Amino acid sequence: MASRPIVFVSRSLPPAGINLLNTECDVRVWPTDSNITRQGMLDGVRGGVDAIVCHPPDKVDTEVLDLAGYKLKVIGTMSVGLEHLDLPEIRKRGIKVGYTPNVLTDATAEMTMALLLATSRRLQEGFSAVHEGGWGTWGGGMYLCGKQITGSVVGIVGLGRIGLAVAMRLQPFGVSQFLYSGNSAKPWASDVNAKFVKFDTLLQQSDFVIACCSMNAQNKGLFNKDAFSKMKDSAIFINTSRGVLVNQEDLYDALKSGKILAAGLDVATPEPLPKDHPLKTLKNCVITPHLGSATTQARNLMAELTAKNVLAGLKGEALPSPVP
Ligand SMILES: O=C(O)[C@H](O)CO
Repeated sequence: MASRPIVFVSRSLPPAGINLLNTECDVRVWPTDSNITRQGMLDGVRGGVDAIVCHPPDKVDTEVLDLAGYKLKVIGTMSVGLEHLDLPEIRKRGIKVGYTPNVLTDATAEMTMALLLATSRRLQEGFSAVHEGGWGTWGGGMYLCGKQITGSVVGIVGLGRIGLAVAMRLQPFGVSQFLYSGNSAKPWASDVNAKFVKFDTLLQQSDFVIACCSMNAQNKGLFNKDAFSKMKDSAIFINTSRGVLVNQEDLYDALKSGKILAAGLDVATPEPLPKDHPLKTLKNCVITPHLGSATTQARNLMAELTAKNVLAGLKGEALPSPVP
């Protein structure tokens, strides 16, 4: 009987994925839910594997590929982000790569909405007033007053799948205008009547600035002192994309000094953010632990699609969701 292919999985995988892989493969899984160590990654593939399942930030680079050996046919990342993969090197070796766009769009858009509402309606301050004391009253009519979405200008940096899904969810709130910036105008912008503008114009005119773009070599630290200085003092900044888009020292200064009103971050650098990180001391900064795709539905769909990508790659078939 031919031996079953070996798959190394660099973090615990939801049941929909692991069960599927187990039907046809011998699966080795990094045993904890914490980020895999570099040594864990190297040891996991050492001796040769037929497939790797991973997730950012688990790096798959030359060293990992060399240890995985000539049998490696396919890499399935359970993410839409690809920054952990050395794609040119992987391609050079003829290894197929699958990823999981689309299935996490709704979940990530919902998370963006959650942060938008949590920051605009000051929920963090409200929760702590309820639980830790200080539950105020009417307070001259202005106790814990927030900022309304209705009538606002919303700027979306990166009107891709997730950006569009956010705009569609915001439309019924009565947003007065959507602006977006990016590399090029998008035909689907007309679905939400969004106007393509320069990044600076978006910063200057938006009441809410939402980062939905994927990370690339050009946009590291895009949201820096210069960018925050162009925003309205009443602006709220939301990031559900990647922490590296933001210069966190500059964001801290902008929030602390009142240069912008508030921020909602689902991503940070590093993750997890250290216990004593200055951003955690700010009541106008709501931080969640990278929960964008964290719904049971999305995670199971991501795991299942990843497993299907891997199984197809092992059989030499076209992947259901190949990296373009
Ligand atoms: O890249 C992604 O898919 C998300 O960040 C998943 O967690």
